[in-house]
Formats: sequence, structure tokens, C-alpha cells
Amino acid sequence: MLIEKRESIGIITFDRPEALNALNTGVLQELEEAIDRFEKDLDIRVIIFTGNGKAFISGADLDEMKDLRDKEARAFIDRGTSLFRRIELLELPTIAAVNGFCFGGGLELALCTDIRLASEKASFSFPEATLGIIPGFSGTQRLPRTVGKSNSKEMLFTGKRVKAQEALEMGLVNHVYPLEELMGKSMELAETMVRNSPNAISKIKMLVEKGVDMELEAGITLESDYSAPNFESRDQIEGISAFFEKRKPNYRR
Ligand SMILES: C/C=C/C(=O)SCCNC(=O)CCNC(=O)[C@H](O)C(C)(C)COP(=O)(O)OP(=O)(O)OC[C@H]1O[C@@H](n2cnc3c(N)ncnc32)[C@H](O)[C@@H]1OP(=O)(O)O
Repeated sequence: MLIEKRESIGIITFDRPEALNALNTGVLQELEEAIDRFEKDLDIRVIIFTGNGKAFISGADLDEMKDLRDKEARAFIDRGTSLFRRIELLELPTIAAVNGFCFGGGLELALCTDIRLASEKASFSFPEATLGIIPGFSGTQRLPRTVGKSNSKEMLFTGKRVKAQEALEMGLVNHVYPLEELMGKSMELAETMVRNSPNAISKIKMLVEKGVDMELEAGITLESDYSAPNFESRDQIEGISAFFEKRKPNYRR
């Protein structure tokens, strides 16, 4: 795994070419450490996940999985599930720059990011049922919340490989780019968010994440409980002042 910091953008690149970036215990450990580092670094405002080679992530490591039983199997599943939930609820906005195969646990990770961009060569699949496996990093829960029940059942029951264009039409990804443009476009998107208020973005992200599972009235109340007090926030005062002074606002985490 390569961990990079480019100005205010943290980049996590999965890099296990020998196993098409499959997720094993070691990779999960490195991923936890990378998230720890970027959460603590107040310079970091956006995190991008991507892969080296022809895969984003080809899934959990089948070579490791084949020998897991009982408590070890449960520990592996619990570790991935809790790490992915932590990534989903990060205050920082996250982008998945899906460069290639995004299968199984790799797609489960991508579903935890806020915005998914794909290269034209990317493909998406839940092959678990072809192997007698039940998805274990919450794919059966996030996929229907992203693309609907029938698209999800077709992918989960058949293991079908969804190409980038179909993923775009299905709402699984936001944009599709030629592979050579993917990282540039991902950085451009990240830089747009870096210019905006991290306080506003983190609260908006939390409101969206919580609101989608709430009754509408309760969600409206929750948003009001955040937007009204925000009038006294440093960022809102700075943002409106900058507008009238015709200058760039100066935000910080
Ligand atoms: C909780 C989460 C559960 C899960 O995620 S379950 C696992 C879900 N993922 C999969 O089932 C995908 C398994 N991989 C494949 O189906 C294929 O790969 C691809 C379609 C992704 C690519 O096929 P091709 O281009 O022909 O490459 P190749 O020769 O199959 O793979 C190159 C090397 O990478 C290893 N590898 C690929 N994926 C995994 C994996 N997920 N776990 C462990 N190893 C993997 C292979 O074995 C091989 O290795 P060698 O060159 O030594 O024969």
C-alpha cells in the first residue's frame, strides 16, 4: 500500500500486484494505520483510494480466507466491517478512483466512499455467490442503498461483471474517465472540496449519512439543529465576509 500526501489530499494506493490488490489481514492493518494518520493530520481535507495495476481491489484474499474458521473467520469479518464503517463515517470526504477490477471486498470498500469515479477499464462485481461465499464487509447492505434492490440482487446472485458505463447508468459511480485521466480528475474533484469549508462539509456529510435512514420530519429537525447554530461558526462568518470582500475564504479543520 502506498500512502501519499499531496498538499491537503491524502492518497491511499492498494499495491499488491501479485494478488491483484486483494485484501488480507496485513492490508487491513495498513489501511487502519493510513486512516489513523490522515485523521490526525489536520492538513488533510480529502482522502482518495485507488489501486496500482489492473485492479482497484480484487476482493478479500481468497488464499487467506480458505483457511479461516470459527473465531478467526469472525475476527476477519468484524475487522473489515468495522474498518469500512469507520471509513464511511469519516468527517473527511472520500473518493474512490476505481482504476480496474473492483470485486467483492473491493466493491464493499468503494461503497463506503462518498464519491466514486471509474476508469473506462473498471469493472464491478460481487463474485461471492460463485464461490459459495456470503459478502462479509456489508455489501448486501450498502449495494441496495446505492443502486436499488433488483440491480443488487442481479449482481449478488449472478456475480455479473458490471462495466464502467453500466455502473454509471446504475448510479454506482458518479463519472467515468479514460484510465490516464482518472487520477487527474480525482485530484481536481478533491481540490474543489479542499477550497470549501471542512466544517460545513463534515456536518453536511453526517446529516446525509444519518438523514437517509431517518423519517423525513426527524431529518429536517436534525438539519435545522445543525444549520441554525452554524450561523455563529467561524467558517460561515468567514465565508460570507469573504464573499462581500471579494476574496477567497480562509477555512481550516
Ligand atoms: C469479505 C469479502 C469477501 C470477498 O471479497 S470474496 C473474494 C471476491 N473476489 C474474487 O472472487 C475475485 C477473484 N479474482 C478473480 O476472479 C480474477 O483474479 C480477476 C477476474 C479479478 C482477474 O482475472 P485475471 O486477469 O485472469 O487474473 P488472475 O490470473 O486470476 O489473477 C492474477 C493473480 O492474482 C491472484 N488473485 C486475484 N484475485 C485474488 C483474490 N481475491 N485473492 C487472492 N488472490 C487473488 C490470482 O490467484 C493470480 O495469482 P497467480 O498469478 O499466482 O495465479
